[in-house]
Amino acid sequence: MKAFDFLLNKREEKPRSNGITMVLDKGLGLETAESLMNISGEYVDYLKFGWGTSIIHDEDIIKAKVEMYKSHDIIPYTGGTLFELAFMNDKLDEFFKRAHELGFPAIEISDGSINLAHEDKLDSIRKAKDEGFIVLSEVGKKDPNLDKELTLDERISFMQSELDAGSSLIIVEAREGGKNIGIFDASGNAKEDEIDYILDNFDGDKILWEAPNKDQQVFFILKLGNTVNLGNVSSDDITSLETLRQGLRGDTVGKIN
Ligand SMILES: O=C(O)[C@H](CS(=O)(=O)O)OP(=O)(O)O
Repeated sequence: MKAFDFLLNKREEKPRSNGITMVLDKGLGLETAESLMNISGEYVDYLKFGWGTSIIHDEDIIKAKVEMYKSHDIIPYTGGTLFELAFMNDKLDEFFKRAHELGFPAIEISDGSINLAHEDKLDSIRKAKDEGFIVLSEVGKKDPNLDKELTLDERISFMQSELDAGSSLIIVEAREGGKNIGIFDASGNAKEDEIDYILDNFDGDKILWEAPNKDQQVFFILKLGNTVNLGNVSSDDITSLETLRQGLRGDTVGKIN
């Protein structure tokens, strides 16, 4: 039983169709990650092994972490940069094979750091689906100057074609910092008019908004409700985000239906 169960504002249990929380693992040790999941794994839906971090760690530890996350009904997946590295090195088949061997049920397909023809990105999504993976794909560039070249209509059209190609969720890029990229300005404030435009033209339940900072998480919860899908949440902030979702922190107290 929870410590103050009579004050809980319970949310839909996993597997959730919305209200998804994606956490960024930047290379946690197995025991640390396990201890974290023991206390708050029920609030985590997806767990991203960030960028190329899992390349430099021992395969046995990665395997053990993947299994541990799965035992908490969390879907662990490989960061988009890892796919990009495999693609640019012409090692896609090896990448899929190894991801399977390590136990990953899902992978992210992105083109944030490399030049990838959109048709090749769509092909990669289809290929990953055919290989049996759940696919999340990310739209946006990591270099703010390149990212600014993408118009909103282009973004939306990419999002739709990636969904049609088989992505389960479309991630809106904001990196780990959440500033000067995509829907966030240089100070990390959300560009509400752009978000509204995206939501007018694309199914919000299929979007995973990267929102690494607390103010961004509060903004989305107050704007779209506690069933908004949020990602790149730091492993330190899992409990904070869930309390925001449940209206148990000052920013959202009395504001959650
Ligand atoms: O794209 C992302 O959100 C992450 C984190 S960062 O951009 O490298 O800060 O990268 P990913 O390759 O998807 O794990």
